[in-house]
Parts: sequence; C-alpha cells; structure tokens
Amino acid sequence: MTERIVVVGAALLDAGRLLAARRSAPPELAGRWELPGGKVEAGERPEDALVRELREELGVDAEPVARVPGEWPLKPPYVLRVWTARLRPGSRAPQPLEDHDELRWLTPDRLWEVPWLDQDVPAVRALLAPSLFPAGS
Ligand SMILES: Nc1nc2c([nH]c(=O)n2[C@H]2C[C@H](O)[C@@H](COP(=O)(O)OP(=O)(O)OP(=O)(O)O)O2)c(=O)[nH]1
Repeated sequence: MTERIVVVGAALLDAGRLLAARRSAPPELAGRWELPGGKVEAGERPEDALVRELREELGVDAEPVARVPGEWPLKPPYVLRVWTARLRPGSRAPQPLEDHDELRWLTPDRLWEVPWLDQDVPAVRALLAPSLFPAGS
C-alpha cells in the first residue's frame, strides 16, 4: 500500500473573510483556487508545515487556530487536512509570492464566486460550519 502524504491547507481567516489563492502552476491546476499550504515534510508537524508554507508562499506571519475535522483525498498519494489560521499581530498582508498569481478575501456569501479546485470543494464546504466561518458574520 502506498503511504499517504499529507498536504496542509490553511483557512486563513481575517475579519470574517477567508483567503483564497489562485494557482499559477502546474498547468493542470493553474487558474483554479485553493487553500494556501503544501506538503508536510518528513518529521515535520503539520502545524509547523502550515506556518512555514504561509511564510514562503504569502510572506505572512500566521498561526494555526483549529483543525477542521475531516480529510479529503487529492491526487494519490496526497490527502488534504485543513486548519483555520490567523495572521499574527504585525504580520505583513499576504502577497502571491510563490505558486499563486492572485489572492482574494472572500466573505461566506461570496465563497463560491471563485472556481475552487474540484478536490477542494468538500473542504471549503466544511468551513461553513457555524463555529468556523459563520455565514453572515
Ligand atoms: N497547497 C494546496 N495544495 C493542494 C490543494 N488542493 C490540491 O489538490 N493540492 C495539491 C496541489 C499539489 O499537487 C499538492 C500540494 O502541492 P504544493 O505545491 O502546494 O506543495 P509544496 O509547496 O510543498 O510543493 P513543492 O513544490 O515543494 O513540491 O496538493 C490545496 O487546497 N492547497
């Protein structure tokens, strides 16, 4: 059996909005929207991978808040796990430094205005649990 590799995705929340990121590569994913993040490295804690990826990809200083229950299959051998996250005080605003060519802050009522990667849709839907990303907040 093939080992699963965890990809951590950040539901970065700020002022009741979620940060969505448009992938610029590889070609089969480019133009679709995702949760910023990436692969957990060997021996790395997923929460540490999340903080590292957000620094590399967006130039921000962020912290994980809570695991979003669930795990979503990506292209094998990858699986997606999601944490809500927030910017630490004094962090720079997110910039599309790596892997992305556009960022957008979405309120819950605008969540479906971007074409998410198909495999991300169930994870994004899970964010609408009232305790995580309340619609109407
Ligand atoms: N970060 C992220 N990757 C996702 C999502 N959905 C999805 O299918 N993927 C895929 C794209 C990639 O095949 C894989 C993660 O790759 P990545 O390119 O973001 O990770 P990384 O920064 O660690 O990559 P690398 O270039 O260092 O290998 O998971 C998502 O919501 N966020």
